[in-house]
Amino acid sequence: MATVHFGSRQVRPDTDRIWRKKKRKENILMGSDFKSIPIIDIRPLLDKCNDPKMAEDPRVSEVVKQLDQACREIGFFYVEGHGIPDSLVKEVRDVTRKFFHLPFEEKIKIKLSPMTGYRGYQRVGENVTKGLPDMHEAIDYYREVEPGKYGTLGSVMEGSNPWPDNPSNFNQLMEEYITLLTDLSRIIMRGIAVALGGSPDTFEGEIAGDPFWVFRIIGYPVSTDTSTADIQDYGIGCGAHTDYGLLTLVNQDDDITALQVRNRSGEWIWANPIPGTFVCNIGDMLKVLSNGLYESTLHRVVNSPKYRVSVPFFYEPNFDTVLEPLDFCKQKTGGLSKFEPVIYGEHLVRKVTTNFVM
Ligand SMILES: N=C(N)NCCCC[C@H](N)C(=O)O
Ligand SMILES: O=C(O)CCC(=O)C(=O)O
Ligand SMILES: [Fe+2]
Repeated sequence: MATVHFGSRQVRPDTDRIWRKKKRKENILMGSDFKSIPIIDIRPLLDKCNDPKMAEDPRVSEVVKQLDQACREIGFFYVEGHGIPDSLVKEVRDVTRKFFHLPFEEKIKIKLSPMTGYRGYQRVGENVTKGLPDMHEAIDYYREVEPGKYGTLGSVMEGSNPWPDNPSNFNQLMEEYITLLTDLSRIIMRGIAVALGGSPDTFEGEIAGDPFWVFRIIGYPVSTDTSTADIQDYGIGCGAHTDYGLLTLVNQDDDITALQVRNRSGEWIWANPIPGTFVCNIGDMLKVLSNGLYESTLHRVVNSPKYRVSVPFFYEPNFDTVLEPLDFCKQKTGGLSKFEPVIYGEHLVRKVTTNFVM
């Protein structure tokens, strides 16, 4: 087998071939044969985000054009000029590393269980993707759901977030971060709304005016065998999956290459860390709303010889709204709905209740 150099933009030749064959057979065409992921400077969008005429601004329309192309062809892009201080972004990773360094008895104090609405700590191998255990430990947080808020639809997700006492600033730091990323996501979604041809507030009100969110704090252990440079030996930190909601913003360690994105030919393209940026990707609900114009792209994480932390924030629609392809998106895609209506909360509960072996 050909050697693959870790950290480069190359692909795994074996899986690559299998995927291509499978996709030819199924005749599924998704995304494009992208080889890299673009960086989009969203500063103009931040500057004009609350201006109802933002779409007419030439600097904003340049950003919108880039968002449209990235979302149609890749489903992934990096954002820079996002306004979140680098020091905060880094501190979130530092505090995460500190938590995962604690003894197991300390971490298990905030154990995830159905009692907490699936919030809390999960050990390596407890999360499963397509039937295989993922080689990561994590803490899952969700927007809190008070008892009865969404009736039976939301009962599985009822619960409050278990914050650890140690590191002592963990809770306050993460809540501040969640607040800022919720706001940033709303702004990027305004750009995406215009990119799709809608008005900036398309994803507010009924669709995501009261957005749900998911926050994962992840640690990927050092893989056992680091004697060869072949990525086959490093194990899968998170199996191939798509994200569930509207938009994901990933804060990843800036010195480890681990996240991979699948292109149309089935090649795995590295999303190398780029300091000062978030990796953004489209979730399943935006695929439905856009009637498939934008793809929720498959991605996975490969482990490495170094312990890696990554902290994705998932910006989601309202928990209980019925979502279906938007009319103006249907018009751009042949007029017919390609997806049945879905309730985001049902999609999430289906995932959450099958994601764990405990
Ligand atoms: N909230 C999100 N998107 N979480 C992504 C986790 C992906 C792995 C999970 N076991 C799965 O199979 O979906
Ligand atoms: O670890 C990463 O960089 C991404 C993790 C991921 O894709 C997820 O949790 O959904
Ligand atoms: Fe993901």
